Amino acid sequence: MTTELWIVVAAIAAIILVALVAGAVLYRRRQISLTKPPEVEKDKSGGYQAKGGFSFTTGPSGSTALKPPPGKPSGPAAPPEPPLIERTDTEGQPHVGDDAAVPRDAPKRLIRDVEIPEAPTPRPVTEPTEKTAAEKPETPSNAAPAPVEPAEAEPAEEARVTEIEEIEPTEGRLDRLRGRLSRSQNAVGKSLLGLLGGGDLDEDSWEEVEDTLLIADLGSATTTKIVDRLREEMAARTIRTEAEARGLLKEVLVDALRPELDRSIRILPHGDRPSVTLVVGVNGTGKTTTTGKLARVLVADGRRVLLGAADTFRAAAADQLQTWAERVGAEVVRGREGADPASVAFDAVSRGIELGVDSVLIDTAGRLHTKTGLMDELGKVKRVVEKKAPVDEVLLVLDATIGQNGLAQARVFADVVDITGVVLTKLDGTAKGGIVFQVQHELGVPVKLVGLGEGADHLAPFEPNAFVDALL
Ligand SMILES: Nc1nc2c(ncn2[C@@H]2O[C@H](COP(=O)(O)OP(=O)(O)OP(=O)(O)O)[C@@H](O)[C@H]2O)c(=O)[nH]1
Repeated sequence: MTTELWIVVAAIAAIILVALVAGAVLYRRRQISLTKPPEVEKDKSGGYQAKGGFSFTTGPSGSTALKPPPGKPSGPAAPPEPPLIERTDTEGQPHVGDDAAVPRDAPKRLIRDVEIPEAPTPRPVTEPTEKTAAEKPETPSNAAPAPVEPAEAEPAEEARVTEIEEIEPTEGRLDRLRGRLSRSQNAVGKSLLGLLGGGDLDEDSWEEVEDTLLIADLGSATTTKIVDRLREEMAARTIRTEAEARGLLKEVLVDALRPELDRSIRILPHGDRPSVTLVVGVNGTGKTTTTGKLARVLVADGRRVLLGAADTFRAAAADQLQTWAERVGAEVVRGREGADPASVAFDAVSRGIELGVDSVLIDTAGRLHTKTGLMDELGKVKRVVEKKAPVDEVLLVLDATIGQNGLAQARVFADVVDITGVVLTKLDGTAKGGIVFQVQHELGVPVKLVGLGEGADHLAPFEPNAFVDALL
């Protein structure tokens, strides 16, 4: 073969090789992949998101909300505190709960396991008995001189049958409810971001930032603290874009919400007795609703709950609580209208112990116009209950829509009972969620729960990060 022929053959071979390689590449590109591409994590934090569910713990065994002294072991193994100590909280700090005592894999009672009432028998409503009432002389020296009267028997009621309802899962509750919060709150965040995103601020703009925070009810002390910190950080860093402003604002606001506070609710039972929770607050703030919502969360979590209707000033309040109890198959202890609330509360705890329930939740009365009487009454309820079992959690319910007044109420209640947690209700209906900052700042008590609507499951745990995300 001649050299020319060899060259022609080599050229053809090269062309064929190039064509094969190009074909293979095109073929691969056009192939459809049936495997799922790795998902890129999207930041959906534009709202109030739940990272987890509600956080429940066991209260300190022995005495009530007393914080163990530094260095002293806490939790169930700790030696019991002397019972029934009259406590006046002078340090203004929350008495945070101890380690969770119930393992995550402990057997849970599901809603379907809840006993269905037999029609047409009404749900059991326990009236305080002569015997239990007689067990409980009122002894504290500063209590009203009158002995605790037994709550009188309720007249026979018409048979009522209420279907036990399905309860929304407690996991991810915040995630589902975040829209209810962000709708009203994010106007504040938007205006702050608008101001800060522009970079260097003049004095007028700083005043606007301050006004925005004040209007959102953060209060002057918290506002000053936040503005000072923002000014410092803005001077130290270069903030040019809205994203940078968002990052800084989030950091500063979350810090101001004190994320380090223990927000677990001490509502899990002790070995031999139920936990006791007092729900206190002015009337109309949402105490009864919150008590009912909380009972639902506990039942959904597999707990047995008993509700005590210690708001005996208004028969309708006890009816309302009874309806909540019936809806989740919980028992309720109530007294006749005007009965001694302390006596009803005592009987509720006694009955809870007798039945071996996990948690007793006591809804108290909240009349503001008889403030002194109310506060005496509340102190007495707590003292009398503590003759039977320590109070683990005192939840103060505050209505977020009333802003500054809520803070004044909080101070009054904090003087009488050791508030261990705050429930901020009606956050769905206000842009003044800034009261969260103030309450925590003034009382040193964490906001543990938030009410985000009138719906039975519109109660969620409070999380500083998620709250600020919703603002921004
Ligand atoms: N929008 C909204 N309304 C709520 C929330 N929590 C409670 N409410 C409503 O507030 C009203 C008062 O609630 P209650 O639970 O009766 O208040 P209370 O503090 O027990 O009042 P008294 O029984 O009079 O002492 C009711 O109409 C509730 O539906 C909430 O988170 N959001």
